[in-house]
Amino acid sequence: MPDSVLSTHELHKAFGALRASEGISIRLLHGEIHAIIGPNGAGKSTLIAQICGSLRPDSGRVTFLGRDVTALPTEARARMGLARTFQTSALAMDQTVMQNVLLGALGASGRPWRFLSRVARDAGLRDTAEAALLETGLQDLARLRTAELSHGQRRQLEVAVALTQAPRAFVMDEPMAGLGAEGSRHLTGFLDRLRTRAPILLVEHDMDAVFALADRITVLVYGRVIATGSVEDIRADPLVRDAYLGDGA
Ligand SMILES: Nc1ncnc2c1ncn2[C@@H]1O[C@H](COP(=O)(O)OP(=O)(O)OP(=O)(O)O)[C@@H](O)[C@H]1O
Repeated sequence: MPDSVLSTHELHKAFGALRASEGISIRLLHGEIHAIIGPNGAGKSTLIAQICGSLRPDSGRVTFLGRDVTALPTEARARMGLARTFQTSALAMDQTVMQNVLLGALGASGRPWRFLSRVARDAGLRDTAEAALLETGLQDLARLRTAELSHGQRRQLEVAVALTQAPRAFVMDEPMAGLGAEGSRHLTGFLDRLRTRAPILLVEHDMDAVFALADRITVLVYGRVIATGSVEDIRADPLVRDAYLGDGA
């Protein structure tokens, strides 16, 4: 069995009588994009929250890089390299693209907070920031104010900030939300290239993006995993077609 970077083992979480996670076990493997799909209310956000540490499971475990992280807070998991993006934008809109990435690099360095003007003169932080901008193709936009970026470019910038923090796995919450068809296509190409950097657990409603990107797909319905498999397996699965995809998939 291949080593997983991130896994959940029999996660259970209830809100009163509502069982939002019922024994969820999933694995994110090296080099893969693993999509989590399912209808509204299926429990995708609840699962992600337990993986990232903002919600404690009632029972079950989360392991990351071979370590049981179930009891660790969000920040500790982030410091280990669990990069959550696109939940709510953490970008400073009035700062430039470069300043946002520099702030990310400063945060990751563990050095004390300093004025941005001094951060910008720190050669080590600048190198880290420039490498992240180059890797995400944003180097020519470095001096733009973040508010001037398109929605898709902001998503790329969030990834650039995450790259300054040596990510070992990405957890992405609906990256395509709010993007038009062209923006979604562009971001799909971008995420496709990103998988070589760190594996991606992707929660997404845009099925074109999921089918284009996913190595494996897990389908959640009413808090349960009803199927896990390749794009072909999932598209052909009668249970999944019935519960979520319909006959047009
Ligand atoms: N804090 C909470 N308190 C009570 N019920 C909750 C809470 N969070 C989620 N739920 C319920 O748990 C179920 C799963 O919700 P969740 O948001 O995880 O689904 P989802 O698959 O992410 O949905 P969507 O696709 O609409 O984002 C839903 O019935 C939701 O109403």
